[in-house]
Amino acid sequence: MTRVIDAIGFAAHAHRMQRRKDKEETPYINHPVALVQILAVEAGIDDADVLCAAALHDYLEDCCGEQGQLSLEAGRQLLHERFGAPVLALVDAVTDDKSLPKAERKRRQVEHAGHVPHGAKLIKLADKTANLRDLADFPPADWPAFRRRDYFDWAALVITQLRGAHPQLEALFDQAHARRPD
Ligand SMILES: Nc1nc2c(ncn2[C@@H]2O[C@H](COP(=O)(O)OP(=O)(O)O)[C@@H](OP(=O)(O)OP(=O)(O)O)[C@H]2O)c(=O)[nH]1
Repeated sequence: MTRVIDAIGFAAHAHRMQRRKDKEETPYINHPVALVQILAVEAGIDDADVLCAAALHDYLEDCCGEQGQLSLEAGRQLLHERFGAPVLALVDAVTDDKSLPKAERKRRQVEHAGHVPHGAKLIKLADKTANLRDLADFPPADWPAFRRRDYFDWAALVITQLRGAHPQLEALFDQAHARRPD
């Protein structure tokens, strides 16, 4: 439990200047915390490596590799030193290559989802569930219905690749997906 709290604190500091895309620009850290809550509270998962990696899942993607940030390699090294190799492996497995065009990143998520380690599948399930809930309840101001529908459809495609990984999390995803905009 101490490690998970440490990971949440680390992520809170790393994401402290970042905001979500909803119109109130809520703090970004709410999203990693939502993943930990879905996994631990709603799905009863108590694997500390998975919970730590969920808290840290956007660290490399959003807090490293740009000007004024640690390099990707330095960020990976920091995660390794502080949280260990299994946590780094899970974060790596859910990190997109931001140097690729968006369409290619989205395509690769679909292609890779079925082949990542089990813990990474759990994090993906929680990530997509949290994003669909946010899109239904607090959509980005500039996302018309078709863009929200596209995200729902793409998220469903990703999750189709890893079905069977965790039926309880899949049921939570399905409940969130049932709110796809008309
Ligand atoms: N629903 C929602 N998403 C938000 C919000 N703020 C930031 N995001 C992030 O935006 C991405 C979805 O927006 P897109 O337009 O599809 O992708 P983009 O950010 O790469 O352009 C998701 O990350 P991703 O890495 O592209 O996809 P994913 O792997 O996290 O699903 C999601 O985590 C918000 O308020 N609501």
